[in-house]
Amino acid sequence: MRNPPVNSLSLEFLTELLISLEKLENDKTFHGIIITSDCPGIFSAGLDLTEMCGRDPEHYAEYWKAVQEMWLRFYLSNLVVIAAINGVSPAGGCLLSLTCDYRVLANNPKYAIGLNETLLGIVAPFWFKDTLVNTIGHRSAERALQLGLLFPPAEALRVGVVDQVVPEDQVQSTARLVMAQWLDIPDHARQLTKTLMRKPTADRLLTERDADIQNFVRFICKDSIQKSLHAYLEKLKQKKG
Ligand SMILES: CCCCCCC/C=C/C(=O)SCCNC(=O)CCNC(=O)[C@H](O)C(C)(C)COP(=O)(O)OP(=O)(O)OC[C@H]1O[C@@H](n2cnc3c(N)ncnc32)[C@H](O)[C@@H]1OP(=O)(O)O
Repeated sequence: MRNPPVNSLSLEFLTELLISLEKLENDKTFHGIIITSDCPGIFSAGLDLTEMCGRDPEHYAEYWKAVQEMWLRFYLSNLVVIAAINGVSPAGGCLLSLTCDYRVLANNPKYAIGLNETLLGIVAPFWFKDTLVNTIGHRSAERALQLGLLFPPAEALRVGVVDQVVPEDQVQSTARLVMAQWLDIPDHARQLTKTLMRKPTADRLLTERDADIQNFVRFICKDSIQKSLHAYLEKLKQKKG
């Protein structure tokens, strides 16, 4: 991913990601992809806050549809998808990595990962929650979501948000090694098993997709939510000095 400075998931960047995924899926010589970041120290800062602030309802609806599409397409991809997490990964950045089949995180205490939405005064939707529950179990997910926990590497491994923590200079090579193991499995059997495991979760969003968009638009248009997001963005900008 290369969307400097922080790989935020803007509408344009999400669209590019989806086009890239589609191209790779349509090219039958590809069987797996590794998602990693070209922005030093940052895997992805998550959803682009500027897409959710000070825009009109039509824009919010278009943006949320693209976020849903990203989740659905990566979560259900027939390819083996591995996240080589080489930086901090809050909220939507964590969600993207949770859609993958395997997560390798660089062992750097700054590289926290988690669904921290509550810290921004917003609520992770049910499909974010379901993805986390499927990964780390109900009790750990409940605690992580309510407290908006961002896990440093050792904690992320302990709770199961990531599958492996390795020295920073070994993230890419480890991801390639893991990819080789996954590609050794007969593809049709692996793909059908992935679908078996994930389809019920994806189906819930597919059946409630429009309602979920309307719910997002209603929520994000609230004055109190806009104020919280503006304040959060300002805090990020002022951090610099
Ligand atoms: C029913 C309703 C449901 C609603 C659900 C909504 C679900 C939301 C999911 C999300 O993903 S919300 C986004 C959550 N993300 C974060 O909380 C991360 C915020 N960013 C940071 O903590 C830091 O930027 C960083 C990633 C740790 C990097 O720190 P660093 O010091 O390296 O850079 P900064 O100076 O902070 O940032 C540079 C530049 O980028 C802007 N920026 C950062 N994050 C975002 C973002 N997510 N979206 C848009 N822009 C972002 C930041 O403001 C700086 O901008 P400038 O000052 O350079 O203009």
